[in-house]
Amino acid sequence: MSDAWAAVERAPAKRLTELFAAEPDRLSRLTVEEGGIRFDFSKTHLTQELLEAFEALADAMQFDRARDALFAGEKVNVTEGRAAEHSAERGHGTPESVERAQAFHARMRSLIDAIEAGAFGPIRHILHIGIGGSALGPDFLVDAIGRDESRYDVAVVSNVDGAALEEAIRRFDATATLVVVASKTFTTTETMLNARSALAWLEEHGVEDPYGRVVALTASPDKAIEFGVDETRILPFSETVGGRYSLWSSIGFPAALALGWDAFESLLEGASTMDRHFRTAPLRENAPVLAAFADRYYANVRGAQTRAVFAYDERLRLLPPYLQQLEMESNGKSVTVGGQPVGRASSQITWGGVGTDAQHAVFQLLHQGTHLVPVEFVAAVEPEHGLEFDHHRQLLINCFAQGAALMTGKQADDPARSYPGDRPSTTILLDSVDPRTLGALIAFYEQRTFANAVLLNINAFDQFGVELGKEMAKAIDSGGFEFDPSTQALIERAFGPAANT
Ligand SMILES: O=P(O)(O)OC[C@H]1O[C@H](O)[C@H](O)[C@@H](O)[C@@H]1O
Repeated sequence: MSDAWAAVERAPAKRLTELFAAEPDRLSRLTVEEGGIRFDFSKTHLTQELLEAFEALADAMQFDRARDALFAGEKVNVTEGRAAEHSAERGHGTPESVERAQAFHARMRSLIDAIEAGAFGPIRHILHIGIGGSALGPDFLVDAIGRDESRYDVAVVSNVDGAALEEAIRRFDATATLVVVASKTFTTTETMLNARSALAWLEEHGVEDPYGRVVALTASPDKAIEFGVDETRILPFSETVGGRYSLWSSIGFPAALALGWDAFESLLEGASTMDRHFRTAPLRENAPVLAAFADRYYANVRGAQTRAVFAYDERLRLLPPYLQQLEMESNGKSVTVGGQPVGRASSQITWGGVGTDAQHAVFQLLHQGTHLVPVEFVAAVEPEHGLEFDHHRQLLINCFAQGAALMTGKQADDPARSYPGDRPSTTILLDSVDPRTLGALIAFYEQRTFANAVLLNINAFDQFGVELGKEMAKAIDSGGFEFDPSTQALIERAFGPAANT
């Protein structure tokens, strides 16, 4: 394995412009078209030698075996003794896991039909309460494709800060609101507190049976029943679907409700297309794998600590926060599957924003700063808005210009006006932002995250790193625990001297 990494590290480095000049077929070799998306990796430093070295590394890491294990429902999440079966939601998994996912989807669909038929009265507002994987996916989907066509006004509330819930309920009519409580575990403090406050709000505003207005999305139905939700309004999903991989399951309920069942099915079909591609395409023609090769090259050979994702489309503005959880919670680990130190950088820090806004704010550093930041541009050929003039053309022109400028650079006599160039970028160009294409895009990111984990030999499916903070919060909440002087002083300053004794 270390020999395979050594070969990756040894591969000669050339400037991007030299690579284009030397390889006439570079663009076609490093461009993948799949699921209505063009993935252009040609402006990365991937060369023939590097691809060969990475293929050898993938071999050494038993990539094929690991990928088969994922889809075969093996317990790839070793620390929790669980499979990772999010792909089964879109038809790729064991017959049992696919059947189970379909049964849960059917249940979801019947509840949507009932809501549409008026079983809950005239519902206009959906108050979706959840956090992390139980919020970021639904929020992203509804924001991306529910702009014009949403049949309900959806608010996603995650933060425990009461200001978040207050903002949503201020504009909602309680008598026309359905409260959706999304939590895989149904124990998450923020979500439970927000759910209780939402119930109190319904009651205060004349809803006679507030619990009758609650739908629960969870892998722990018993906990939802304990909370007071009727079994008929619980939409379960499998324990083997991880939180940050769960938008395909009943966690996608607000999106399916707002966009319609056909749209939700198209989303799953788009993801299925990408799964098939990931399972069958040769590694050097495989979009998630090529992306992972580039990720590992920049993180582990060139020392890039971050990667930046810019959505050149307002509809995709929630993509960067969605990816932050997917990538950093999955691969921000220090130990291998076997519990040994990883020995090299694991997940990059994912950050980003929206183009063109970001050009006028952070791109200075990308063009002339001292950090190497591989950039990813995500754009769509078709606009959604109906404005005249040149909006969409200008948007895309800017996106393409930035990639070219980062790569080419420009020399000037004045060093302050020089651009070193040779700065890598990937361009992901969608035909349009529709459910099917978005499904393929999100599945691409999931499988890329998994491919990175295999190359690093880490478990992408646990997240113990988030637990200690929760424990400490409980200790502060219950009192009687002596913290360090700094923390103790903050507690006393906020809650008074007796608060934590
Ligand atoms: O869905 P829940 O059980 O409420 O969990 C919500 C979120 O909180 C946890 O702390 C994890 O970091 C996330 O992976 C998870 O998505």
